[in-house]
Amino acid sequence: MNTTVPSNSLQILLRASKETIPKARQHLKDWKQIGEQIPDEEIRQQATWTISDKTFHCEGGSILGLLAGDNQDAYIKFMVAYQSICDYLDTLCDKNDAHNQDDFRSIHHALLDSLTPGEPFYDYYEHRKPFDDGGYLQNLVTTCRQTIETFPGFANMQEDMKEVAQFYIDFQVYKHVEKSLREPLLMHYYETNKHLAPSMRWYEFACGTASTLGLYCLAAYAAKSIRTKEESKQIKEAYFPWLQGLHIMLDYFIDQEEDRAEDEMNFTSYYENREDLIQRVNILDKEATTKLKKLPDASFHLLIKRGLYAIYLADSKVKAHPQMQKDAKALLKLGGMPAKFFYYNRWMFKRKT
Ligand SMILES: CC(C)=CCC/C(C)=C/CC/C(C)=C/CC/C(C)=C/CC/C(C)=C/CC/C(C)=C/COP(=O)(O)OP(=O)(O)O
Repeated sequence: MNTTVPSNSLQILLRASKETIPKARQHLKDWKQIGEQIPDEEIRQQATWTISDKTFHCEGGSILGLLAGDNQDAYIKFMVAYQSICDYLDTLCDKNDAHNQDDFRSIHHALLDSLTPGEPFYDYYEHRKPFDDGGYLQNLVTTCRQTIETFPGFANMQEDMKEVAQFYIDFQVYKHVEKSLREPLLMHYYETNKHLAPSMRWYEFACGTASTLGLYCLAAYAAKSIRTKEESKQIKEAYFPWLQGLHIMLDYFIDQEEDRAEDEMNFTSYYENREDLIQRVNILDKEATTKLKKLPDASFHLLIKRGLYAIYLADSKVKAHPQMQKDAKALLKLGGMPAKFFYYNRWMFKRKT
């Protein structure tokens, strides 16, 4: 296996298409088969639908496996299981009308369990009427634990991984509560964490907590070799919250029309106007760039950032709206030539383009 970290777009494209994406798809296929055995019909449908609908998350996350040296396979196994937990739980939250914060917190405890091998399993469904998932969620958690505990760098990176996981969990809880509480909770969330990024806006910080990219970058480096706590902190702070903020703002950018029609919260709607949006995304980009440049394998990380523009802005929802198309063109410029290169070669992703 080629264990060098690619430093140009063509290498990333070739190795993602030949190495990492096929591996991620195979794991997803296996999890779908396991999901099909879930006894409870509604949960079975939600789990299997999620795997098919969110394939892109694992395909994209697998590309970070190019940082994992000869431990790429174990990284991808961990990442697919972890992302499948995130996506499955997001579906459970979306489909739940009770908006019970305690329930959202309990089910998401699975993410913390995934990062703490050896601890007893939490009772994830404690706030739900009893149902049988056939051990599906615990099975995903166990796979995460069994892989991550073998990573040489895990011991020194575990605390940072748990910290970014906790930020993601808090976001999921606040984002799915009763509508009238979402804004105040997310604003307060920013106020209590403002010291981490004083020049961010509250809705940009919310996006900064909602991505799993930082965790995957930490996991990939942990898979490769022993790391110091200082290295771990530097990696975490390069991805969280700025690059992650850019990532999820792009995700919300493409969903804006759909969310408007369905009266769903969309973080792009808080910008004053289109110019403000483009200017602020530029700032998120610049802050992320400054931090990514200081990392080992800087050119790889910068290409991941550029790839995000390409993959999100290629979504078919963008083409359907002339104004969005115009804004997307302006945003794609921020990704430069590599973003355009990825954009025209995006066919290998299972995204609706
Ligand atoms: C190979 C080629 C052609 C190009 C490579 C280019 C490249 C380098 C691309 C980068 C790919 C990459 C790293 C993608 C990231 C994938 C990833 C990890 C996605 C997960 C993102 C995530 C956690 C999304 C969830 C966002 C979230 C919390 C939404 C909130 O949900 P909600 O508001 O309920 O909305 P939904 O209805 O959407 O659930």
